[in-house]
Amino acid sequence: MNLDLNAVSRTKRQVDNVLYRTNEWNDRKSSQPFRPKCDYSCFEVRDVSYRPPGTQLSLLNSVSFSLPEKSFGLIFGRSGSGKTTLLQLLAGLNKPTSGCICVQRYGNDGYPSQAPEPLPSERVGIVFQFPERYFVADNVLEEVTFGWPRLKGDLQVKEHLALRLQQAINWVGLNGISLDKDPQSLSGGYKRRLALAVQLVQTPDLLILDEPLAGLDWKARADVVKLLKHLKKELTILVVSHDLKELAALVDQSWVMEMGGILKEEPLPV
Ligand SMILES: Nc1ncnc2c1ncn2[C@@H]1O[C@H](COP(=O)(O)OP(=O)(O)OP(=O)(O)O)[C@@H](O)[C@H]1O
Repeated sequence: MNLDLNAVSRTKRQVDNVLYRTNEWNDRKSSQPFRPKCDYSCFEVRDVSYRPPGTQLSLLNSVSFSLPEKSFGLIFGRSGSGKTTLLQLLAGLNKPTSGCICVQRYGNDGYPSQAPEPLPSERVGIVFQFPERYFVADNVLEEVTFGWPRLKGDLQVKEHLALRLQQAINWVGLNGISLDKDPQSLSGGYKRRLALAVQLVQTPDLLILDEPLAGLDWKARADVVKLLKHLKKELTILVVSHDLKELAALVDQSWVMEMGGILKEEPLPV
């Protein structure tokens, strides 16, 4: 039998995406909004290693880093070094074999002001590489609201959801586009905007993007960079990318992932 491995991997990511978006809503609706009034907090990965179940292969080895809220972090490195694997752990799609992923609050003095809390996956939004391949709906509105409960009655909840929808659409500049439009008929740049709106509508605290510029023409790339610059003012963003020059101006902190899943802090080589 001939197996199309690309198609298998595409299907797996599509299933991941659908499960993630459905679970995301279910988890999010039950979680308490957590907005600490503290000096600042950091998303922290502490000594994380990962070995896929049933294998002896370590894809990540003692990875540690800290990303302060409202900052922009970038991870670069060779293909196959483990960057996507790390993002999947941050989004809660897989669990670390050892180590932890948490949110740490710090006081004025720069020391932890309380015990770290595990990072709930519902506080993380992830935009996969080539997100447009995993769109599931026939129109923009359904794509953004996919996984939302089909409510009868409760007008207040409906109004709240409608407001969030409007905010997300405005945020990514999709307001000129008819919500009836087929997502697949949008231009490359607008498809990426839609993929971002799908995540922003859930108001994540940490937004993760895997190769946000891949496969776009120069105009769409410039468009997405501009959009990320705008989002950076409101959100903590972690990007995996090979497009270092185009993103350099946005980056506050960067790390290189070396083969074997070893992460080191390193300035961008641009
Ligand atoms: N479930 C798995 N079992 C075994 N090996 C895996 C599994 N998932 C990923 N790998 C391998 O782990 C390595 C790291 O993969 P990963 O996709 O994280 O790399 P990457 O740095 O994101 O690469 P790219 O830049 O090409 O996206 C690759 O060699 C990949 O084949």
